[in-house]
Amino acid sequence: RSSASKPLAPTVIGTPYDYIIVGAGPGGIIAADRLSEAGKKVLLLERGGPSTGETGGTYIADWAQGTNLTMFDIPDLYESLFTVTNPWYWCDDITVYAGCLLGGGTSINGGLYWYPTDEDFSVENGWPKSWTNHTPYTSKMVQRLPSTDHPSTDGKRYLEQLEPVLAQLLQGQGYSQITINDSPNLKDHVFGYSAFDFLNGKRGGPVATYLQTALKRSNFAYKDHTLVSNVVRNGSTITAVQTNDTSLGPNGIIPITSNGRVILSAGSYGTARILFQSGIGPSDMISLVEGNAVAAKNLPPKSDYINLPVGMNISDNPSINLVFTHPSIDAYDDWADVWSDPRPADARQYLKDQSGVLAGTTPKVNFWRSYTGSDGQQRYMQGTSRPGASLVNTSYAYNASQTFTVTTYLSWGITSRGRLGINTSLTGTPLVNPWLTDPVDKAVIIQALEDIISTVSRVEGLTLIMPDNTTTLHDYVDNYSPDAMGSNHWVGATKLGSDPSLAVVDENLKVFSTDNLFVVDASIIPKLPTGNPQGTLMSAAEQAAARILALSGGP
Ligand SMILES: Cc1cc2nc3c(=O)[nH]c(=O)nc-3n(C[C@H](O)[C@H](O)[C@H](O)COP(=O)(O)OP(=O)(O)OC[C@H]3O[C@@H](n4cnc5c(N)ncnc54)[C@H](O)[C@@H]3O)c2cc1C
Repeated sequence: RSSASKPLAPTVIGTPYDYIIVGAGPGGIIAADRLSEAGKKVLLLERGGPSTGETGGTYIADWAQGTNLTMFDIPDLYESLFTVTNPWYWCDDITVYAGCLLGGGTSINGGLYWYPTDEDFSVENGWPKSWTNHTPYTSKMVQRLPSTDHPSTDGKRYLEQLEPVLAQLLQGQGYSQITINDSPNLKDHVFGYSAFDFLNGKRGGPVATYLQTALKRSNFAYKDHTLVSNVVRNGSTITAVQTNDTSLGPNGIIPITSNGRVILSAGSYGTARILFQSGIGPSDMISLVEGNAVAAKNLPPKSDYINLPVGMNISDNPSINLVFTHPSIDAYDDWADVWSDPRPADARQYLKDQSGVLAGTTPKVNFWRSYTGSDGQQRYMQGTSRPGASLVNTSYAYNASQTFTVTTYLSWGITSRGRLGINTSLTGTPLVNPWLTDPVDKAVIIQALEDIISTVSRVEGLTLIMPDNTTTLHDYVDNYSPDAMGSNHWVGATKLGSDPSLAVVDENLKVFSTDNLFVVDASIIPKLPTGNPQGTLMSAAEQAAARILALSGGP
């Protein structure tokens, strides 16, 4: 159920804007805040509706009725997002998980938040040299949105039984414990408590921070429930965006000023689709748009099509789960009932002052290690561990109340790539899966899994239950379902670079062969960072806003 919303800010209808930003995820919100701070007249359009209580959201669990704590405020309801019967907040025209509500992915994600490493923004990781000094932008991000590794408002950590178990396991492999975001560049043989972008025991992120400052400005307007299908252009010049809301302008068209700009921040699948529907991208994707009677009418003349590698060379972290049991663990019923019937004492505690178990999502401990593959390429492995296990396939008898899961990802340095695009219904979808297509990536993740389990016997009471001893790790990885291997960390669909045969946007995030169309979202990131991507993305969005403001010719 998507609820009608109260307006968050006055919308100025029918007047041209300096900047129209499409999509209120982390990329769009940060760009909107920084551009409106600079005095530009900014319109932020979002296809979904409100999320957190602060934004007018009303999707509240029965046990939290009478509060304004929605599903998107209470961190621990993260697991329920995947199990409730009417999950209206997922985009219904994208075949992978994507949030279609205010905040985009940051309103429905696990909240894991890593300050970027210098290597994340290195030339080796695909960034132009001019982008590598990320520190001023990362500092701006941290100032607005500091991370926490103890999200409960009483400062205590809850449900941390697996920390001493993992500490014993990993110390046997030469790992040391650190406070992860205190030393972002240390990502080899380290572990620590998971860090989040939560504030005051609630989901925080850009919605609770950057958006709130933007909303206070009279030169900023926000409009939700507004779907942008394409940009309107005159050759290389964008003049307006086409929406589905005819109350916003003739035929739903909203214009920009004569030197105005449009920024696409609709996420990896959303931005690619808008580009295809604007006649920008590979010819096979534009052909699919031509085949759709409604969308075809909005395409520019064929002579204005712009051939760019939109959707090519994408990556996402391949991830493989190991499931263990240990007598000290409370698997928390794998969070099965937190939406409908949470543990009463925990619900009471959370409602009282946003403290306790429910103030955090499920990950508790993270760790990293560097590997060099047989191709000489360095790669990082990230481990994310949580109490509980959603899918256990084992021949062993085990105690389900003592399970925990270690999800093993490959990140920085992976060489596998895929392709994303649309199908004949214009639904966004992976066209070529990007996980472990390069055998060296596969060999490295198998090595990483072998290393993680190499010291199990040294930890008293610890048992690996999945995979069991009827499966080799090699077969386990070989037979792992691609549907379970994805991590929702798509990057690269409109990556930045200097060569339009390999990249879609230039160093200033301007789409090649256009005068005034930009992209600021996860799709500009050329290669995966070391950890979950939102920290790198938010730092990149800070840098993007500064570059766009500095670029001559604009408003
Ligand atoms: C289930 C899940 C868990 C995740 N967990 C983590 C995690 O723990 N840590 C981490 O770092 N990352 C995590 N991620 C990834 C992270 O959330 C994304 O990388 C990030 O949100 C991408 O931001 P974005 O700005 O590119 O796009 P999005 O966050 O996807 O935002 C795009 C916005 O644009 C809107 N939009 C789309 N199309 C249109 C249109 N045509 N017109 C108008 N509006 C439109 C959407 O509704 C949405 O609000 C997770 C992602 C998912 C799906």
